[in-house]
Amino acid sequence: MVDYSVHGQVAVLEVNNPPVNAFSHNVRVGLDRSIDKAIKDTNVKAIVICGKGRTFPAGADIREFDQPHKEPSLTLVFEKLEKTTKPVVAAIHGTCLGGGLECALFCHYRIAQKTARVGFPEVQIGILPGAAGTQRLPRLTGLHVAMDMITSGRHIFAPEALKYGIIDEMFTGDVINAGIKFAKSVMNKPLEDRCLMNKTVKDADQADQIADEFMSLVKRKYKGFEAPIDCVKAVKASATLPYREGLKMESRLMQKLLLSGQSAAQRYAFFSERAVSRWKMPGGNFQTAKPLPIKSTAVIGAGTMGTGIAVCLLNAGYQVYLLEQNQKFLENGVKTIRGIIEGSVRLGKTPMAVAQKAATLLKPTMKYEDLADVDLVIEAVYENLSLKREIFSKLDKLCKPTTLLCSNTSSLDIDRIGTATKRGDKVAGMHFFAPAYYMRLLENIYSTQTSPTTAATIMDVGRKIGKVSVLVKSCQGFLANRMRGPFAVEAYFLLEEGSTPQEVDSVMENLGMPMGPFKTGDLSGLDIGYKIQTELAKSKGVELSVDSKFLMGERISTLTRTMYDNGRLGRKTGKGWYRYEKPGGKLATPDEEEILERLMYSCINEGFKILEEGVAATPEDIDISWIYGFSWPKYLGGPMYYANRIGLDKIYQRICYYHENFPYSSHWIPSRLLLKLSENKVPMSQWCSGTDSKL
Ligand SMILES: CCCCCCC/C=C/C(=O)SCCNC(=O)CCNC(=O)[C@H](O)C(C)(C)COP(=O)(O)OP(=O)(O)OC[C@H]1O[C@@H](n2cnc3c(N)ncnc32)[C@H](O)[C@@H]1OP(=O)(O)O
Repeated sequence: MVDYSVHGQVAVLEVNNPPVNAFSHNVRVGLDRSIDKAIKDTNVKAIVICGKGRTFPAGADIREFDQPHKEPSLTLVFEKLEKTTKPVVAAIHGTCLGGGLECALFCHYRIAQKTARVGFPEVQIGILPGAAGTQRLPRLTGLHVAMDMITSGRHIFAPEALKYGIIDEMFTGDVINAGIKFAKSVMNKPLEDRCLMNKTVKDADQADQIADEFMSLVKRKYKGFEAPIDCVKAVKASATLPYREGLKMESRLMQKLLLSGQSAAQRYAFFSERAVSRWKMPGGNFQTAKPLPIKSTAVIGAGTMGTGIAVCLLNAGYQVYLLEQNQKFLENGVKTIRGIIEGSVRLGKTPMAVAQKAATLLKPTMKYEDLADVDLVIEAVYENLSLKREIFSKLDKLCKPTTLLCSNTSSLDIDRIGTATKRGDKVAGMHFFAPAYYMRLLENIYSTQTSPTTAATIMDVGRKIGKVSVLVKSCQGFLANRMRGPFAVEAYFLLEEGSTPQEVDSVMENLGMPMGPFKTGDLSGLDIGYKIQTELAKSKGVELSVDSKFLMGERISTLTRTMYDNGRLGRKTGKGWYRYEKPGGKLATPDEEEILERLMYSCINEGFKILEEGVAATPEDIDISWIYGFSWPKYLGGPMYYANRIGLDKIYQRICYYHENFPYSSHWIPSRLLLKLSENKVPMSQWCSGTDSKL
């Protein structure tokens, strides 16, 4: 578990526990013995710790967290490193994470390969760096950097680690040689100043302010998660408590988190994310099927999904032909792609070099013939089976025989798409989630014809573009949307039964989901649900009407169609269940303007009809009835007065607009009196019984 060797006066302790050299119980025992041995050996004047194979230890062995703890603990072993009078050097390559980084922080020196990464990802499995990491990192970097790294769990590359003082030097080439060389150079130097426990936190005087800043950040960004909050508390303790007291605090919080249901669930998610890559399907699995090489790709359709998919492929270095049927759509698509990539560069998420390369890899086109030689096509047009079949049949005829043809459909049967071609074995679904460049999931779908090689290839592409890919068999809605179906439908039924979108969304958001079903619907586009419903009906030979409440005996919601008919398609039209600041906007607010207009202008229209018919003699009669009958606020003067303040011409125009959109509601038929007054710009003084001074 730990290979021990002596090179001249330097002992090298090489952790050997593939695949990631995790600190399992056996490794802890092995390391403990090796440290004792090196300390006792009088010929040894310095010690190097490193990892064998691909990496420096990537942390404690997470699989052991569910088992009873066995001594020695990591902290107990690591403390021996700091206490020894022989300099200890951590020679880092690969990923030095969690307990691995804690080990390095107990060493007197740290050197790292330029490509190495360091970090404390514990927060992502619901715990904190519990082997003194929360107390030692701030003593090196200060509170701000430590808070950021520990609460986010992000990995940083060696150059950034060097900037923060986490490592002392970068090296290239062989790890052991570099470690030995460095160890020799520090062999006789004093060590007191190299022991972190003796140091103070440099920005300790700002502890309250920094902790408050991070506390509000993590509460907002990681709403519902316990670990980030405890990370802030523990890191703050490094500045406010003596070292040993800080350790006790860290240990208390760690024990609490370890026992919490959240950590167990997050650890389950960690292993599940890896388990899904071990896919299987009839006739093959991840071990037996080999992926085909993919270099060039094509995306058909430059809408929201198509452009998002293109961004994923471009960022991963694939050539992408982006095909649209008209020049304007194509230009808009290219603009969107550039915008997404530039935005990502600005946020520091995409390196400039990647963005520059992506620009050269994008090939916008309107000609199907340009796709003849690509290795993979992903079709992302709207959900219409006939259209998709037509496209696949065309692609089948013109693409080279080895090209894989995939659809980004979110629900249509892959078998029925595949039968439009003579290469059903090379047809599959690649269902991205909106926004495709951001959401991690990729649902890969095989039909009864899809070959394991095709499955292996799309799973491989998924991995290379940074997605978590799940392989599923084709069925109505596949996995995600099939399960999401009842969720979305029940949300609509709740509305029909009296709930509001905000109420429903907030219940799910309070549970921890970043968005409730209505905000999500607005993001994906409400036309999708409508088209799925229509396609489903069509496939069953049923014609749906505006007031259909059942499909094949199943309750359906009329709201799907209502939203579609009213052009409320979500963010892309600037309005859906919520109002957005502009088409494509992100800021969801209840559509107050429309609510107010529809409630008030319909009444005002009725008021003018009441005046027109002489039911009431004056607007004052109407306004007083509202003030005393319906508690209308006096400061608004009554609905007719309010109408006049807004302007009768505006009111009239909006009433005409709603009349056009809701022709079956007679209360929207515009009042003739209102038309006359607004056309002639008659001041209220002339159509009420009072005087100008009243106005
Ligand atoms: C009970 C008291 C304990 C006190 C502990 C004290 C404080 C210390 C805490 C910790 O150190 S917690 C662990 C912190 N480290 C991590 O969270 C790292 C997690 N791993 C990764 O991020 C990645 O695996 C990697 C290291 C970046 C490598 O990524 P890569 O994509 O190359 O490989 P993977 O497919 O992810 O992993 C390969 C294989 O290894 C398993 N594995 C990875 N890390 C661990 C680990 N820390 N413990 C156990 N197993 C680990 C991973 O699950 C894969 O195996 P399979 O699941 O595919 O069988």
